[in-house]
Amino acid sequence: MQNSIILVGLMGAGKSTIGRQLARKLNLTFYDSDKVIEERTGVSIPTIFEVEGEAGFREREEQVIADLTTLPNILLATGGGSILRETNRQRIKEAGCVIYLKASADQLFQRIKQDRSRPLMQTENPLQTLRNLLKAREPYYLEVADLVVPTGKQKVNVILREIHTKLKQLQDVAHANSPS
Ligand SMILES: Nc1ncnc2c1ncn2[C@@H]1O[C@H](COP(=O)(O)OP(=O)(O)OP(=O)(O)O)[C@@H](O)[C@H]1O
Ligand SMILES: O=C(O)C1=C[C@@H](O)[C@@H](O)[C@H](O)C1
Ligand SMILES: [Mg+2]
Repeated sequence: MQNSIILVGLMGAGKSTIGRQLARKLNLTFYDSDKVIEERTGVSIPTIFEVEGEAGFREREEQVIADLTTLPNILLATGGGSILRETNRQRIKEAGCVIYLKASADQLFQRIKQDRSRPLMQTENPLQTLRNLLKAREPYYLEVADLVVPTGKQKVNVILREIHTKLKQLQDVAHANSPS
């Protein structure tokens, strides 16, 4: 569905926080793929990782992304690793305007270091883990993105305004290029 907005980015980039508020502002229905996975299974993401491993989680994530990307007029906050699968990237790109919320590993670490709900961060050196994940995944975030918005330093309100302005500019360009 071409009229949806999809947020991608690493853990802590603000996909869930920004997504919920942006959806309200743009009158889109908000979905968070991580939350949908938890609702469908009835257990938390750490429990899914514990029982089924990351591979099991990724299978569930692919199914949820496939289902949600068929819905019209939604704002989808995706899980940080959803772009790892080519099928997900394809579906995400086809669903609408993709926004990469970008921040450095150090900025992300400051935000999520106290939170134990992210299984991939339960390592001896979570900052280094984040650096490695960012290096491995950024090419995919950039591959799918129509817009890149820095979120590491700005407050949520400022980020929301910036996204709004950039979306308007994209719309204006699309109108200017469409045959009248
Ligand atoms: N612009 C911001 N400035 C300061 N703190 C922020 C900002 N955006 C989000 N946060 C905080 O950072 C934490 C992570 O944000 P959030 O859960 O929205 O990230 P996420 O991208 O959805 O992560 P995940 O991929 O793990 O679901 C939250 O505690 C949130 O309040
Ligand atoms: O970056 C990741 O791979 C993940 C991010 C979270 O949104 C969850 O989807 C899960 O914790 C895995
Ligand atoms: Mg989230």
